[in-house]
Amino acid sequence: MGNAPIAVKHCLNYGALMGDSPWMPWLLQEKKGPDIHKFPDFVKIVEVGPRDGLQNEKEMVPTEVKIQLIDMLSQTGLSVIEATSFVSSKWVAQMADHTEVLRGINKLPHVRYPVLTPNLQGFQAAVEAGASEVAVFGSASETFSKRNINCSIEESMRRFEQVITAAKQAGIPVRGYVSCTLGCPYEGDIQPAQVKKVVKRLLELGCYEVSLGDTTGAGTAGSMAAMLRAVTTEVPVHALAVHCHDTYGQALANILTALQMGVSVVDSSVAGLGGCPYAKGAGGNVSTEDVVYMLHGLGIETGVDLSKVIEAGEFICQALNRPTSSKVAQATNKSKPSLSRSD
Ligand SMILES: CC(C)(COP(=O)([O-])OP(=O)([O-])OC[C@H]1O[C@@H](n2cnc3c(N)ncnc32)[C@H](O)[C@@H]1OP(=O)([O-])[O-])[C@@H](O)C(=O)NCCC(=O)NCCSC(=O)C[C@@](C)(O)CC(=O)[O-]
Repeated sequence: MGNAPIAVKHCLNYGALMGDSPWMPWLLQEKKGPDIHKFPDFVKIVEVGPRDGLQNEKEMVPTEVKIQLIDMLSQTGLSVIEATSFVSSKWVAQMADHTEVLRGINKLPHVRYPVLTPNLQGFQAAVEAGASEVAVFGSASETFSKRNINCSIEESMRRFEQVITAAKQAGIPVRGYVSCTLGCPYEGDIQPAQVKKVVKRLLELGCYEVSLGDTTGAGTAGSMAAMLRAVTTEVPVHALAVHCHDTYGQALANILTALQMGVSVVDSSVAGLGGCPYAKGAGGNVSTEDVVYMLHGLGIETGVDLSKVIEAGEFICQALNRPTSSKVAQATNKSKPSLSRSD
């Protein structure tokens, strides 16, 4: 390849490297390694649109709209819909109507409606409002922890322990989140070993599952694989979920990577709504429509009716007066026959 231009050399090398190997170059380093699984038969989708999707909205979304959105999502076959969060309204004003939302929705028996609770105060308010599942949310980044929940990682663990102890007494399951698993808006790179440490703490405290947040959406298939490889050396993969923001358009690739490494729980947000108030510039979550489309295309069951999720997405986008971020919903709308006068 002596005189070949650099780009061609790169392609030739790449082709030679790929050979009979899997579809991602990073897997080549360990192509017979233990982290390559077959895709799961079933993936549980955790719909986070009504909470993560709406928390960042500048204009207050009317409580009735939030309730109708959740009621529509309840009809789609989703088994988990994160409804709201019991955080301080001084910090996140959009979630101030948490009690009205949780009391107003039509809770179906086969759907769970977890809510975020950063501390015991939030947990108690959530229980009073009828919550039967909660989630605590920590971070792998010290700075993000302080900006998001106003305390260090160590202090957050003490608060979560109080929540989890109270939840155990009340028979309420607790999910955990770890933010900044693939980078922090303030600190930049986060070491996979640090992510592992926080995930382990949450599981030891009693969370039944930990969702790994790519808060900035800057992760890639490569960084997702490296992080998961580190975490799963000490944590069972069935206790993990992935929560990908799509800021850099990498979310589906990152999810596919996680699935191939044995993860079978994926968080997503209808219409791709979302962002975190304490991660400026972060894009929305990966859209539920796009995740469901990809999973069904792989022959993976979700129990979710894609067309009904698209309808719920249309509803909320109309209410917010903005186009959907879901590629699948966009494509579906384009392919609808137009109802012009000549039709
Ligand atoms: C955690 C706190 C409350 C600490 O906030 P603080 O100010 O440090 O709390 P404090 O204990 O010092 O109390 C100060 C005041 O807050 C009140 N307070 C105390 N706790 C509560 C509560 N639970 N609900 C309502 N009020 C509360 C408390 O009563 C008191 O009221 P005052 O006497 O001044 O009137 C605050 O920092 C907060 O609410 N942060 C929430 C931030 C947030 O919601 N961020 C977005 C969610 S995380 C996320 O989106 C990431 C994720 C999960 O999606 C994954 C990913 O993508 O990475």
